[in-house]
Amino acid sequence: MNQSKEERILNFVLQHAVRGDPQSVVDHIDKYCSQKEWAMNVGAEKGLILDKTVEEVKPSISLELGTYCGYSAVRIARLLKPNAHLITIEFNPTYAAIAKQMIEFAGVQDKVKILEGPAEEIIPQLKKKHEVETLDFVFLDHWKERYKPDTVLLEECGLLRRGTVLLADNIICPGAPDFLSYVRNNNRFECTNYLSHLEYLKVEDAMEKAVFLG
Ligand SMILES: O=c1[nH]cnc2c(O)cc(-c3ccc(F)cc3)cc12
Ligand SMILES: [Mg+2]
Repeated sequence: MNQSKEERILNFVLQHAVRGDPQSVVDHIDKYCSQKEWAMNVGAEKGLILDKTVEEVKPSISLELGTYCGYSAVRIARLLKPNAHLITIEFNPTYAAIAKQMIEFAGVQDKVKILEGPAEEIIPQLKKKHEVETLDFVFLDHWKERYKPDTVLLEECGLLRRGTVLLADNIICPGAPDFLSYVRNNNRFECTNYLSHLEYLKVEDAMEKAVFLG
C-alpha cells in the first residue's frame, strides 16, 4: 500500500534529521515541504512568530489545537522551560500516529502529551481528567470553523485566566472570519495581528494574538 504524504515527511525526518535534536527535525520538515511536497505545517516564517510568542509567555502549561505531523508541537516543546508541558489535540488518528513518532524522534516526548479526538470533547475533560488548572498559552491551528466555538468553550470551561495568550494561525488563508470578529469585538480580549505568508508559499497569511483579560 503506498505511503501517505505524512508518512513521506516522517520518513524523510527519520532518515535525515538528527535524533534528539528538535531544531533538526523542524528544519528537515521545512526542507522536505518547501522542496518536495507542500504540507500544512506552520512553517519557518510564521514559526518565528510562534517562537517569539512562546519565549515571551514562558508558559508552564500550553495547549495546541491541531497537531498534524507534530511540527509545531516540536517547535513549541523545544522552547519550554523545565517541567513545562504542552498538550496537543489531534482529531485525525493517522496524523496523531505520525506526530507521536515525530515527537519521540525529536526527543521532546516528556514535554508533550498528544490527545486524540475532537477538541470539543477533549477540552471539557482537561481540568478533571488531565489535571489542568488554567492554560498559559493556546495555539489554534486546527479547523478554521472551530476556532471561535473552541475559544468560547475554553472560556466556558474556566481554562482561560487573566493574561492567557491565544495565538491563531491562518487568519487570512484559509481565514477564520468569525473567530477574528469575535475576539476583536470582545473587550475581554486584547488583539494583535502579525502579517506573514502561508507556509512555503508567497501567498499572504497572518497570525492573530488574543490575550484574555479576565
Ligand atoms: O486545515 C488547516 N489546519 C491548520 N493549518 C492549516 C494551514 O496552515 C493551511 C491550510 C491551507 C491553506 C491553503 C490551502 F490552499 C489549503 C490549506 C490549512 C490548514
Ligand atoms: Mg496552520
